[in-house]
Amino acid sequence: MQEVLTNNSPRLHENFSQVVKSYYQLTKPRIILLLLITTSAGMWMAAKGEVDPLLLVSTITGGALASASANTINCVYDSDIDYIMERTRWRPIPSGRVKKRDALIFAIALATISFTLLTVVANLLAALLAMSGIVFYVLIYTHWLKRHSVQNIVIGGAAGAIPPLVGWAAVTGDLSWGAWLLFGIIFLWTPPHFWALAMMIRDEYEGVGVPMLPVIEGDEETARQIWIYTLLMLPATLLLVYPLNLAGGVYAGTAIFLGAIFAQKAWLLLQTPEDKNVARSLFKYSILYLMLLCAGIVVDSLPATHNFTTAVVQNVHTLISAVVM
Ligand code: HEM
Ligand SMILES: CC(C)=CCC/C(C)=C/CC/C(C)=C/COP(=O)(O)OP(=O)(O)O
Repeated sequence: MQEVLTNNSPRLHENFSQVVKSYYQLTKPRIILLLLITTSAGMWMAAKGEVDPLLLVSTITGGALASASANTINCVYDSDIDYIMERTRWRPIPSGRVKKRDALIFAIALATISFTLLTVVANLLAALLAMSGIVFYVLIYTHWLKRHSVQNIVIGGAAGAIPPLVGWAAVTGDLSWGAWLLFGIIFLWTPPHFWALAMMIRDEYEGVGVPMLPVIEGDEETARQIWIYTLLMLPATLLLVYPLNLAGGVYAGTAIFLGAIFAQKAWLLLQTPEDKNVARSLFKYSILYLMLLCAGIVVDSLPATHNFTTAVVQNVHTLISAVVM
Protein backbone atom coordinates (compact mmCIF):
# COMPACT_ATOMS: atom_id res chain seq x y z
CA MET A 1 0.00 0.00 0.00
CA GLN A 2 2.81 2.31 1.02
CA GLU A 3 4.57 1.51 -2.28
CA VAL A 4 1.45 2.22 -4.39
CA LEU A 5 0.96 5.64 -2.80
CA THR A 6 4.60 6.60 -3.27
CA ASN A 7 4.50 5.57 -6.91
CA ASN A 8 1.21 7.28 -7.60
CA SER A 9 1.70 10.62 -5.88
CA PRO A 10 4.21 12.14 -8.34
CA ARG A 11 1.85 11.18 -11.20
CA LEU A 12 -1.11 12.67 -9.35
CA HIS A 13 0.87 15.84 -8.84
CA GLU A 14 1.91 15.86 -12.49
CA ASN A 15 -1.71 15.40 -13.63
CA PHE A 16 -2.87 18.20 -11.36
CA SER A 17 -0.29 20.63 -12.69
CA GLN A 18 -1.22 19.63 -16.27
CA VAL A 19 -4.87 20.48 -15.52
CA VAL A 20 -3.92 23.84 -13.98
CA LYS A 21 -1.69 24.57 -16.99
CA SER A 22 -4.51 23.75 -19.43
CA TYR A 23 -6.99 26.06 -17.71
CA TYR A 24 -4.32 28.77 -17.54
CA GLN A 25 -3.73 28.42 -21.31
CA LEU A 26 -7.48 28.73 -21.99
CA THR A 27 -7.35 32.30 -20.67
CA LYS A 28 -4.71 33.47 -23.26
CA PRO A 29 -2.54 34.98 -20.47
CA ARG A 30 -0.09 36.91 -22.62
CA ILE A 31 -2.88 38.96 -24.14
CA ILE A 32 -4.31 39.61 -20.66
CA LEU A 33 -1.01 41.14 -19.57
CA LEU A 34 -1.26 43.93 -22.15
CA LEU A 35 -4.96 44.44 -21.41
CA LEU A 36 -3.98 45.00 -17.76
CA ILE A 37 -1.25 47.42 -18.70
CA THR A 38 -3.89 49.54 -20.51
CA THR A 39 -6.19 49.25 -17.47
CA SER A 40 -3.37 50.51 -15.24
CA ALA A 41 -2.67 53.43 -17.60
CA GLY A 42 -6.35 54.42 -17.30
CA MET A 43 -6.12 54.25 -13.51
CA TRP A 44 -2.90 56.27 -13.18
CA MET A 45 -4.11 58.98 -15.52
CA ALA A 46 -7.52 59.21 -13.83
CA ALA A 47 -5.86 59.38 -10.39
CA LYS A 48 -3.22 61.90 -11.54
CA GLY A 49 -0.44 59.57 -10.42
CA GLU A 50 -1.74 58.74 -6.96
CA VAL A 51 -3.57 55.43 -7.08
CA ASP A 52 -4.75 53.64 -3.96
CA PRO A 53 -2.71 50.37 -3.98
CA LEU A 54 -5.66 48.22 -2.82
CA LEU A 55 -7.86 49.62 -5.58
CA LEU A 56 -5.08 49.08 -8.13
CA VAL A 57 -4.54 45.44 -7.19
CA SER A 58 -8.28 44.68 -6.98
CA THR A 59 -9.10 46.34 -10.31
CA ILE A 60 -6.21 44.58 -12.05
CA THR A 61 -7.37 41.27 -10.56
CA GLY A 62 -11.01 41.90 -11.50
CA GLY A 63 -9.98 42.97 -15.01
CA ALA A 64 -7.75 39.91 -15.42
CA LEU A 65 -10.58 37.59 -14.35
CA ALA A 66 -13.04 39.25 -16.78
CA SER A 67 -10.56 39.06 -19.67
CA ALA A 68 -9.75 35.44 -18.79
CA SER A 69 -13.46 34.66 -18.85
CA ALA A 70 -13.90 36.35 -22.26
CA ASN A 71 -10.91 34.53 -23.75
CA THR A 72 -12.08 31.17 -22.37
CA ILE A 73 -15.56 31.56 -23.91
CA ASN A 74 -13.85 32.53 -27.19
CA CYS A 75 -11.83 29.29 -26.99
CA VAL A 76 -15.06 27.29 -26.47
CA TYR A 77 -16.87 29.00 -29.34
CA ASP A 78 -13.97 28.82 -31.80
CA SER A 79 -12.78 25.30 -30.96
CA ASP A 80 -13.89 24.01 -34.40
CA ILE A 81 -11.66 26.42 -36.34
CA ASP A 82 -8.93 26.33 -33.70
CA TYR A 83 -8.70 22.57 -34.36
CA ILE A 84 -7.96 23.20 -38.05
CA MET A 85 -5.49 26.10 -37.76
CA GLU A 86 -1.84 25.27 -37.14
CA ARG A 87 -1.38 28.20 -34.73
CA THR A 88 -4.28 27.20 -32.46
CA ARG A 89 -4.42 23.38 -32.74
CA TRP A 90 -2.48 22.92 -29.48
CA ARG A 91 -5.03 24.89 -27.42
CA PRO A 92 -6.65 22.97 -24.52
CA ILE A 93 -10.07 22.34 -26.15
CA PRO A 94 -9.05 21.30 -29.69
CA SER A 95 -6.27 19.13 -28.26
CA GLY A 96 -8.82 17.38 -26.01
CA ARG A 97 -7.31 18.41 -22.66
CA VAL A 98 -10.37 20.38 -21.47
CA LYS A 99 -14.04 19.67 -22.21
CA LYS A 100 -16.15 22.54 -23.59
CA ARG A 101 -18.65 22.21 -20.74
CA ASP A 102 -15.93 22.45 -18.07
CA ALA A 103 -14.38 25.46 -19.81
CA LEU A 104 -17.75 27.20 -19.84
CA ILE A 105 -18.29 26.55 -16.11
CA PHE A 106 -14.76 27.91 -15.51
CA ALA A 107 -15.57 31.06 -17.55
CA ILE A 108 -18.82 31.69 -15.68
CA ALA A 109 -17.00 31.31 -12.35
CA LEU A 110 -14.30 33.78 -13.46
CA ALA A 111 -16.90 36.34 -14.58
CA THR A 112 -18.86 36.00 -11.34
CA ILE A 113 -15.78 36.52 -9.17
CA SER A 114 -14.71 39.47 -11.34
CA PHE A 115 -18.10 41.16 -11.11
CA THR A 116 -18.28 40.67 -7.33
CA LEU A 117 -14.73 41.90 -6.72
CA LEU A 118 -15.08 44.98 -8.92
CA THR A 119 -18.48 45.89 -7.44
CA VAL A 120 -17.29 45.52 -3.84
CA VAL A 121 -13.82 47.09 -4.05
CA ALA A 122 -14.22 49.50 -7.01
CA ASN A 123 -17.77 50.36 -8.09
CA LEU A 124 -20.73 49.13 -10.13
CA LEU A 125 -19.74 51.09 -13.25
CA ALA A 126 -16.30 49.42 -13.40
CA ALA A 127 -17.92 46.01 -12.86
CA LEU A 128 -20.56 46.60 -15.56
CA LEU A 129 -17.92 47.83 -18.02
CA ALA A 130 -15.86 44.67 -17.46
CA MET A 131 -18.96 42.53 -18.04
CA SER A 132 -19.79 44.55 -21.18
CA GLY A 133 -16.27 43.72 -22.42
CA ILE A 134 -17.04 40.01 -22.10
CA VAL A 135 -20.44 40.36 -23.80
CA PHE A 136 -19.06 42.53 -26.62
CA TYR A 137 -16.10 40.24 -27.30
CA VAL A 138 -18.17 37.06 -27.20
CA LEU A 139 -21.39 38.16 -28.92
CA ILE A 140 -20.40 41.00 -31.23
CA TYR A 141 -16.88 39.91 -32.22
CA THR A 142 -16.67 36.12 -31.80
CA HIS A 143 -20.26 35.15 -32.61
CA TRP A 144 -21.51 37.84 -34.95
CA LEU A 145 -18.60 39.44 -36.84
CA LYS A 146 -15.52 37.21 -36.84
CA ARG A 147 -16.83 34.71 -39.40
CA HIS A 148 -19.18 37.05 -41.29
CA SER A 149 -17.69 40.52 -41.84
CA VAL A 150 -14.50 41.88 -43.30
CA GLN A 151 -14.81 44.69 -40.73
CA ASN A 152 -14.83 42.09 -37.91
CA ILE A 153 -11.84 43.40 -35.99
CA VAL A 154 -12.56 47.09 -36.58
CA ILE A 155 -15.93 46.91 -34.81
CA GLY A 156 -15.02 43.94 -32.60
CA GLY A 157 -11.81 45.71 -31.58
CA ALA A 158 -13.94 47.95 -29.35
CA ALA A 159 -13.98 45.09 -26.81
CA GLY A 160 -10.19 45.23 -26.44
CA ALA A 161 -10.40 49.00 -25.88
CA ILE A 162 -12.70 48.68 -22.85
CA PRO A 163 -10.06 47.86 -20.16
CA PRO A 164 -8.81 51.47 -19.75
CA LEU A 165 -12.45 52.48 -19.26
CA VAL A 166 -12.67 49.91 -16.45
CA GLY A 167 -9.54 51.38 -14.87
CA TRP A 168 -10.75 54.96 -15.18
CA ALA A 169 -14.21 54.15 -13.83
CA ALA A 170 -12.68 52.27 -10.88
CA VAL A 171 -10.86 55.45 -9.83
CA THR A 172 -13.40 58.19 -10.53
CA GLY A 173 -16.75 56.38 -10.72
CA ASP A 174 -17.45 57.95 -14.11
CA LEU A 175 -16.00 58.30 -17.63
CA SER A 176 -14.59 61.61 -18.81
CA TRP A 177 -13.00 62.70 -22.11
CA GLY A 178 -9.63 61.26 -21.08
CA ALA A 179 -11.13 57.79 -20.65
CA TRP A 180 -12.82 57.94 -24.05
CA LEU A 181 -9.62 59.12 -25.69
CA LEU A 182 -7.69 56.13 -24.28
CA PHE A 183 -10.50 53.95 -25.64
CA GLY A 184 -10.14 55.66 -29.03
CA ILE A 185 -6.35 55.23 -29.13
CA ILE A 186 -6.63 51.45 -28.55
CA PHE A 187 -9.54 51.24 -30.97
CA LEU A 188 -7.34 52.81 -33.70
CA TRP A 189 -4.31 50.71 -32.66
CA THR A 190 -6.16 47.40 -33.07
CA PRO A 191 -6.40 47.26 -36.91
CA PRO A 192 -2.62 47.76 -37.48
CA HIS A 193 -1.92 45.31 -34.62
CA PHE A 194 -4.16 42.58 -35.91
CA TRP A 195 -4.02 43.01 -39.70
CA ALA A 196 -0.20 42.86 -39.61
CA LEU A 197 -0.58 39.43 -37.96
CA ALA A 198 -3.38 38.44 -40.36
CA MET A 199 -1.09 39.26 -43.31
CA MET A 200 1.43 36.76 -41.92
CA ILE A 201 -1.11 33.95 -41.51
CA ARG A 202 -3.60 34.84 -44.26
CA ASP A 203 -3.66 31.29 -45.66
CA GLU A 204 -4.73 29.85 -42.29
CA TYR A 205 -7.70 32.24 -42.07
CA GLU A 206 -8.57 31.52 -45.70
CA GLY A 207 -8.50 27.78 -44.97
CA VAL A 208 -11.14 28.10 -42.25
CA GLY A 209 -13.27 30.68 -44.11
CA VAL A 210 -12.69 33.60 -41.72
CA PRO A 211 -13.04 36.78 -43.83
CA MET A 212 -10.06 38.72 -42.48
CA LEU A 213 -9.13 41.77 -44.58
CA PRO A 214 -5.99 40.26 -46.22
CA VAL A 215 -8.06 37.22 -47.29
CA ILE A 216 -10.81 39.32 -48.90
CA GLU A 217 -8.98 42.42 -50.15
CA GLY A 218 -5.36 41.22 -50.42
CA ASP A 219 -2.08 42.47 -48.95
CA GLU A 220 -1.87 45.77 -50.80
CA GLU A 221 -5.28 47.03 -49.62
CA THR A 222 -4.59 45.75 -46.07
CA ALA A 223 -1.28 47.62 -45.95
CA ARG A 224 -3.10 50.75 -47.18
CA GLN A 225 -5.72 50.48 -44.45
CA ILE A 226 -3.05 49.81 -41.80
CA TRP A 227 -1.36 53.01 -42.94
CA ILE A 228 -4.63 54.99 -42.65
CA TYR A 229 -5.32 53.71 -39.12
CA THR A 230 -1.72 54.51 -38.15
CA LEU A 231 -2.13 58.06 -39.43
CA LEU A 232 -5.31 58.43 -37.39
CA MET A 233 -3.86 56.85 -34.24
CA LEU A 234 -0.67 58.93 -33.98
CA PRO A 235 -2.30 62.39 -33.68
CA ALA A 236 -4.96 60.85 -31.42
CA THR A 237 -2.22 59.92 -28.90
CA LEU A 238 -1.24 63.59 -28.71
CA LEU A 239 -4.76 64.84 -27.94
CA LEU A 240 -4.06 63.74 -24.34
CA VAL A 241 -1.48 66.55 -24.23
CA TYR A 242 -3.47 69.13 -26.20
CA PRO A 243 -6.29 70.07 -25.86
CA LEU A 244 -7.10 67.69 -22.98
CA ASN A 245 -4.05 68.66 -20.93
CA LEU A 246 -4.06 65.28 -19.17
CA ALA A 247 -0.44 64.45 -19.97
CA GLY A 248 2.79 66.44 -20.10
CA GLY A 249 6.19 66.55 -21.76
CA VAL A 250 7.40 63.09 -20.75
CA TYR A 251 4.36 61.47 -22.33
CA ALA A 252 4.47 63.75 -25.39
CA GLY A 253 8.14 62.85 -26.05
CA THR A 254 7.43 59.15 -25.59
CA ALA A 255 4.37 59.25 -27.88
CA ILE A 256 6.21 61.13 -30.64
CA PHE A 257 9.30 58.87 -30.50
CA LEU A 258 7.32 55.60 -30.39
CA GLY A 259 4.85 56.90 -32.98
CA ALA A 260 7.63 57.77 -35.44
CA ILE A 261 8.88 54.16 -35.32
CA PHE A 262 5.30 52.87 -35.74
CA ALA A 263 4.81 55.12 -38.78
CA GLN A 264 8.13 54.04 -40.27
CA LYS A 265 7.18 50.34 -39.99
CA ALA A 266 3.68 50.92 -41.38
CA TRP A 267 5.17 52.96 -44.26
CA LEU A 268 7.63 50.16 -45.05
CA LEU A 269 4.73 47.70 -45.14
CA LEU A 270 2.88 50.01 -47.53
CA GLN A 271 5.92 49.87 -49.85
CA THR A 272 6.37 46.09 -49.53
CA PRO A 273 2.94 44.60 -48.68
CA GLU A 274 3.94 41.07 -49.69
CA ASP A 275 6.88 40.93 -47.29
CA LYS A 276 5.80 38.82 -44.31
CA ASN A 277 8.89 39.81 -42.32
CA VAL A 278 7.88 43.46 -42.49
CA ALA A 279 4.35 42.52 -41.36
CA ARG A 280 5.83 40.43 -38.49
CA SER A 281 8.00 43.32 -37.43
CA LEU A 282 4.99 45.69 -37.30
CA PHE A 283 2.89 43.14 -35.36
CA LYS A 284 5.60 42.63 -32.74
CA TYR A 285 6.29 46.33 -32.51
CA SER A 286 2.58 47.12 -32.06
CA ILE A 287 2.67 45.21 -28.76
CA LEU A 288 5.85 46.90 -27.54
CA TYR A 289 4.42 50.26 -28.67
CA LEU A 290 1.28 49.98 -26.57
CA MET A 291 3.22 48.74 -23.54
CA LEU A 292 5.68 51.64 -23.68
CA LEU A 293 3.00 54.23 -24.46
CA CYS A 294 1.14 53.11 -21.32
CA ALA A 295 4.40 53.18 -19.35
CA GLY A 296 4.82 56.76 -20.62
CA ILE A 297 1.34 57.63 -19.31
CA VAL A 298 2.13 56.16 -15.88
CA VAL A 299 5.54 57.84 -15.53
CA ASP A 300 4.17 61.15 -16.80
CA SER A 301 1.32 61.09 -14.30
CA LEU A 302 3.58 60.63 -11.24
CA PRO A 303 3.78 63.73 -8.99
CA ALA A 304 7.60 63.33 -8.92
CA THR A 305 7.72 63.65 -12.73
CA HIS A 306 5.48 66.70 -12.59
CA ASN A 307 7.70 68.35 -9.95
CA PHE A 308 10.83 67.50 -11.93
CA THR A 309 9.54 68.91 -15.24
CA THR A 310 8.19 72.04 -13.53
CA ALA A 311 11.62 72.61 -11.92
CA VAL A 312 13.37 72.11 -15.28
CA VAL A 313 11.02 74.56 -17.03
CA GLN A 314 11.50 77.13 -14.22
CA ASN A 315 15.31 76.82 -14.35
CA VAL A 316 15.39 77.15 -18.13
CA HIS A 317 13.10 80.16 -17.85
CA THR A 318 15.36 81.78 -15.21
CA LEU A 319 18.46 81.05 -17.33
CA ILE A 320 16.92 82.58 -20.45
CA SER A 321 15.76 85.65 -18.48
CA ALA A 322 19.29 86.10 -17.04
CA VAL A 323 20.91 85.85 -20.50
CA VAL A 324 18.40 88.22 -22.12
CA MET A 325 18.67 90.88 -19.32
C1 HEM B 1 -10.29 42.55 -32.12
C2 HEM B 1 -9.13 42.83 -31.56
C3 HEM B 1 -7.93 41.92 -31.58
C4 HEM B 1 -7.67 40.83 -32.32
C5 HEM B 1 -8.55 40.18 -33.37
C6 HEM B 1 -6.38 40.31 -31.90
C7 HEM B 1 -5.81 39.16 -32.39
C8 HEM B 1 -4.63 38.63 -31.96
C9 HEM B 1 -4.13 37.35 -32.36
C10 HEM B 1 -4.84 36.39 -33.29
C11 HEM B 1 -2.96 37.16 -31.74
C12 HEM B 1 -2.04 35.95 -31.84
C13 HEM B 1 -2.34 35.11 -30.64
C14 HEM B 1 -1.72 33.75 -30.70
O1 HEM B 1 -0.74 33.55 -31.40
O2 HEM B 1 -2.28 32.88 -30.03
C15 HEM B 1 -2.70 38.33 -30.94
C16 HEM B 1 -1.61 38.50 -30.15
C17 HEM B 1 -1.53 39.44 -29.17
N1 HEM B 1 -2.46 40.41 -28.91
FE1 HEM B 1 -4.07 40.86 -30.02
N2 HEM B 1 -5.88 41.10 -30.92
C18 HEM B 1 -6.79 42.09 -30.68
C19 HEM B 1 -6.70 43.07 -29.75
C20 HEM B 1 -5.73 43.09 -28.79
C21 HEM B 1 -5.74 44.00 -27.67
C22 HEM B 1 -6.80 45.06 -27.41
C23 HEM B 1 -4.63 43.71 -26.94
C24 HEM B 1 -4.16 44.33 -25.67
C25 HEM B 1 -4.35 45.59 -25.38
C26 HEM B 1 -3.92 42.63 -27.61
C27 HEM B 1 -2.74 42.09 -27.18
C28 HEM B 1 -2.06 41.09 -27.80
C29 HEM B 1 -0.78 40.54 -27.35
C30 HEM B 1 0.02 41.01 -26.15
C31 HEM B 1 -0.46 39.52 -28.22
C32 HEM B 1 0.81 38.63 -28.19
C33 HEM B 1 0.51 37.38 -27.44
C34 HEM B 1 1.68 36.43 -27.47
O3 HEM B 1 2.81 36.86 -27.22
O4 HEM B 1 1.43 35.27 -27.75
N3 HEM B 1 -4.62 42.29 -28.72
N4 HEM B 1 -3.72 39.22 -31.09
C1 LIG C 1 -12.99 44.37 -20.29
C2 LIG C 1 -12.86 43.10 -21.01
C3 LIG C 1 -13.10 41.87 -20.25
C4 LIG C 1 -12.55 43.11 -22.30
C5 LIG C 1 -12.30 41.91 -23.11
C6 LIG C 1 -11.13 42.19 -23.96
C7 LIG C 1 -10.58 41.02 -24.68
C8 LIG C 1 -10.63 39.68 -24.06
C9 LIG C 1 -9.97 41.26 -25.83
C10 LIG C 1 -9.32 40.22 -26.59
C11 LIG C 1 -8.91 40.71 -27.93
C12 LIG C 1 -8.35 39.56 -28.72
C13 LIG C 1 -7.12 38.94 -28.28
C14 LIG C 1 -8.96 39.10 -29.78
C15 LIG C 1 -8.48 37.91 -30.55
O1 LIG C 1 -9.52 37.05 -30.74
P1 LIG C 1 -9.47 35.97 -31.89
O2 LIG C 1 -10.60 35.04 -31.67
O3 LIG C 1 -9.41 36.61 -33.22
O4 LIG C 1 -8.06 35.30 -31.61
P2 LIG C 1 -7.60 33.81 -31.87
O5 LIG C 1 -7.70 33.59 -33.34
O6 LIG C 1 -6.18 33.79 -31.36
O7 LIG C 1 -8.51 32.93 -31.08
